[in-house]
Amino acid sequence: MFTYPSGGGDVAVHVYGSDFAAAAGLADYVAAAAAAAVAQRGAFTLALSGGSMVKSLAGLVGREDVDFSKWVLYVDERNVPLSSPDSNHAAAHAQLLRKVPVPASQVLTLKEGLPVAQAAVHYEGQLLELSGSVLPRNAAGFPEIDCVLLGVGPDGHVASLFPNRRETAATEGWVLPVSNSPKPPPERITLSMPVLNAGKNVAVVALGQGKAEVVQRALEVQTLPGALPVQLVQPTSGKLTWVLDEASASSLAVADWAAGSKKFPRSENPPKPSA
Ligand SMILES: O=C1O[C@H](COP(=O)(O)O)[C@@H](O)[C@H](O)[C@H]1O
Repeated sequence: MFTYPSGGGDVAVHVYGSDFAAAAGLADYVAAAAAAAVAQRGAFTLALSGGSMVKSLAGLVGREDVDFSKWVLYVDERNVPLSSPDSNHAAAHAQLLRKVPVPASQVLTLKEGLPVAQAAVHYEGQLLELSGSVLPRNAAGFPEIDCVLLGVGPDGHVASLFPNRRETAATEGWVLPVSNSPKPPPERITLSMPVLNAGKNVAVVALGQGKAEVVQRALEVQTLPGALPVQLVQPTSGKLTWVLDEASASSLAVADWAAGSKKFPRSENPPKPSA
């Protein structure tokens, strides 16, 4: 593990030797956040994005030290039927939810068939209903989700907050509608940046060579605000962690810092794969 400075404070960056090791590390990270939240409030709230990130959730399957019955989940959504191959909810279900005992009633689900603005209002309503002990709010009134797991697109988008878009700069609202998304499908609903940043444990998960360029730009290049939405992920009082593998970290200057050996400063105690 090493740290990078960022606008909002230091970022803890973990570089794992494989996607398998990264999934195990991510599972430990989520399990620790869940245990702390359940001990404190009897509930654990988790926000998931979609795309390739959900594959990294595999390490959670079969964890007997995790009380999945206390989980409440939100999924970054594309406004498509839940049966669509584009549905992030379907992907989360296939990779994790059908394999762990999270009660279906505790997975907030997009209401199918609504215009995107109404779908966002409906989804936000589900979050608002949980306000209180399950979902406390911060001083600014935003929900403090225990753990926010974000992928990042090659253009730097997180959740469905794309570069140089009004939604990305929004300072109000919990769940926002997105129309004309630059990446298909065009209609989505997304947690807002203030909600992502109200998270207690926020992780950006980027694995594989295809993410190397955006990882390098995000961590080492100063861009204009909004040009690379992932750079706006700066938790207000929570902790920010990046989960990388050697391929996605391969363009970082830190690769050279390791005495030119191209060896990465990995986690000192790499987590063991779960059974
Ligand atoms: O469309 C989306 O893409 C991003 C990144 O996906 P990836 O497949 O390039 O890793 C994802 O994080 C986001 O939640 C999703 O809606």
